[in-house]
Amino acid sequence: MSMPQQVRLVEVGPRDGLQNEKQPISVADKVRLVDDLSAAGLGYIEVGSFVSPKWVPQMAGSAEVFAAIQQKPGVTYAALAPNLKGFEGALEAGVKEVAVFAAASEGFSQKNINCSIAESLQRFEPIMAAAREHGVRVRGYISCVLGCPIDGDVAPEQVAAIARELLDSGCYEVSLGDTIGVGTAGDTRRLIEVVGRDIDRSLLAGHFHDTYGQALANIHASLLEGVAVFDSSVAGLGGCPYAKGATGNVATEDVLYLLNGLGIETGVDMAALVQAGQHICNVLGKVNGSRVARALLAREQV
Ligand SMILES: CC(C)(COP(=O)([O-])OP(=O)([O-])OC[C@H]1O[C@@H](n2cnc3c(N)ncnc32)[C@H](O)[C@@H]1OP(=O)([O-])[O-])[C@@H](O)C(=O)NCCC(=O)NCCSC(=O)C[C@@](C)(O)CC(=O)[O-]
Repeated sequence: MSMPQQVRLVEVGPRDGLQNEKQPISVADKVRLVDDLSAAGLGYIEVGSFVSPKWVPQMAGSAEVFAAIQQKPGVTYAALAPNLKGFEGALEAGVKEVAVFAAASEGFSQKNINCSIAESLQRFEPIMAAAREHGVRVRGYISCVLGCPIDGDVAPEQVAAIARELLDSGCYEVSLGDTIGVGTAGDTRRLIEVVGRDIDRSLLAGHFHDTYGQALANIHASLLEGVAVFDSSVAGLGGCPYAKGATGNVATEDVLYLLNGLGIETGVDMAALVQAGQHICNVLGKVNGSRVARALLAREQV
């Protein structure tokens, strides 16, 4: 398997990152972040979620964010939709791409979306039908592919079966989420090998949280297995409300540094990306979670 020459980065900071922040974040600050990220050259930005505000209060203003961002041609601005109500909200806000999200473990499925895995897949069916009718593309997520904070170990065969169902139902791509960041490079290669038996690897994406500091190693392992799409979060924003101590996604700046070093094309400008991440960290009063950003800022190289 040869390494991909090009990688698509899916920026999830405004959604996966900010959804976990406790303090209120204004619509203006969210809009600034999204616009900074598109200006840095990211071609895919997950802007928000159309989920229950009781479950995830931070995403409540997603329609307002969509209305205010400057949509650049060629950039995909996506949102999460857990059910038909969420899809309709997204459609009303003019969203052209949504993501549905399932879990590989029953425990996480119940905690995150209050239903079993089978029920969640049924719940997505009307979304897929409505999406087809309205020309909206749908991406699929699977959480806990390398371990669950509630159920523990997860079998790769279980992940493969759910990925197959999501693709068969009409998702164009499935993002494999190591929600609690427990996976190692060895686990990651085994997972892709099993999922990839029946599914073309060009239909898979990697979504690695960095809780155990393994995310970059797991991305490298995925690249070696031919995966060419990775989700990441600027400044490493994020966490997981259902997993104590879980940190955010791997930082986009760190992934970009890895890919630049491998000579892999992304179209993203490092200096502009670092500035975008540092600005939102200043707004949140947080230490920047990207080691690359911290190093470059300390050396005044951006
Ligand atoms: C799925 C539900 C709605 C089920 O939640 P439920 O309580 O079972 O839903 P329900 O259908 O019984 O409705 C309850 C209330 O929610 C409302 N409601 C119902 N749906 C919506 C909607 N779409 N938008 C707005 N409101 C909604 C509905 O109208 C009702 O309002 P009430 O009558 O009580 O006033 C809930 O569990 C939920 O919203 N969960 C979202 C959880 C979430 O967003 N998690 C984070 C994203 S996933 C993630 O981060 C993982 C990922 C993707 O990054 C990959 C990885 O790292 O693993």
